[in-house]
Amino acid sequence: MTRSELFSQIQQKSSFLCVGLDPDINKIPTHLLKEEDPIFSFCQQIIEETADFAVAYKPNIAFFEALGAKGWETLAKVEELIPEDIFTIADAKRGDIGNTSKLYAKAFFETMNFDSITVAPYMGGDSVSPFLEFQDKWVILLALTSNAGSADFQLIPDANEKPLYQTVLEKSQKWGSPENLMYVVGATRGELIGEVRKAAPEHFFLVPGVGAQGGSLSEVAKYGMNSTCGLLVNSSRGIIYASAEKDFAKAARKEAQKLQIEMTGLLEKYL
Ligand SMILES: O=c1ccn([C@@H]2O[C@H](COP(=O)(O)O)[C@@H](O)[C@H]2O)c(=O)[nH]1
Repeated sequence: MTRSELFSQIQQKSSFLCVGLDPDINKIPTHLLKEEDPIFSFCQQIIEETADFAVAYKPNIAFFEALGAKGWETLAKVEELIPEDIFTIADAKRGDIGNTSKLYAKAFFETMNFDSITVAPYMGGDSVSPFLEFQDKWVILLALTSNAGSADFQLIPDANEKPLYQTVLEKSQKWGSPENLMYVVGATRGELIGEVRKAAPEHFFLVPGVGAQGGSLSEVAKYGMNSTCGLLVNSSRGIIYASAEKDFAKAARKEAQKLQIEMTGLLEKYL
């Protein structure tokens, strides 16, 4: 999916919501456990009920690979189920020496057909570029993450006397363009999102951390929105675990709709 197609989805749905699929076998409603593939049934019902409000889905690979070979099969089925016009993100946080990165990219872009993958920048340009060589696919590079530990490295000034995340933003813009490179920027980072926006005015940001991690959607929009929205705001647990009962999918729909309504207001205010 191209950047303009993504923006057009955002305009059509009046939403920049990414629904995070983090299906934990110990947290899904117990009535699903008797199904042949409980995790698939869970994701299927969540997708059916939230697709009206979502412009992206982000399966977190850990929740699938923890289940072994069956989990990988489930992930492939879930990816195929996501409607064609909705952007897909493999939240895999990969990155390795070039020939290995190439096969990670093949796994998620060819063997499966994800639109994008999250990548860690720590190993540098040659670990990221194999992902960027795939046509019509996206790298979503970790820049300023939502967890407390992001302060351990990302906020520390480096030899350029800038916080490391700023150097990541600066250097990586030479590797890709706003047409194939996005950044992960945590919603928990408040006005620092404005600093990231200054450093990367045109790129889309994938923003996790609203909902369960307490980040503010209105702050994210205030500091992060650009002229093509430039934001995909993710909520996982806040949506998919809104209820642990048989009504879980309807409850997820309600939470997704709440966020979409708030997003409509923010798009009207800032776009
Ligand atoms: O900085 C980051 C990068 C990735 N994540 C992932 O996003 C979701 C957030 O889940 P919530 O339940 O909405 O908190 C999850 O898959 C994380 O692994 C992140 O939180 N922060």
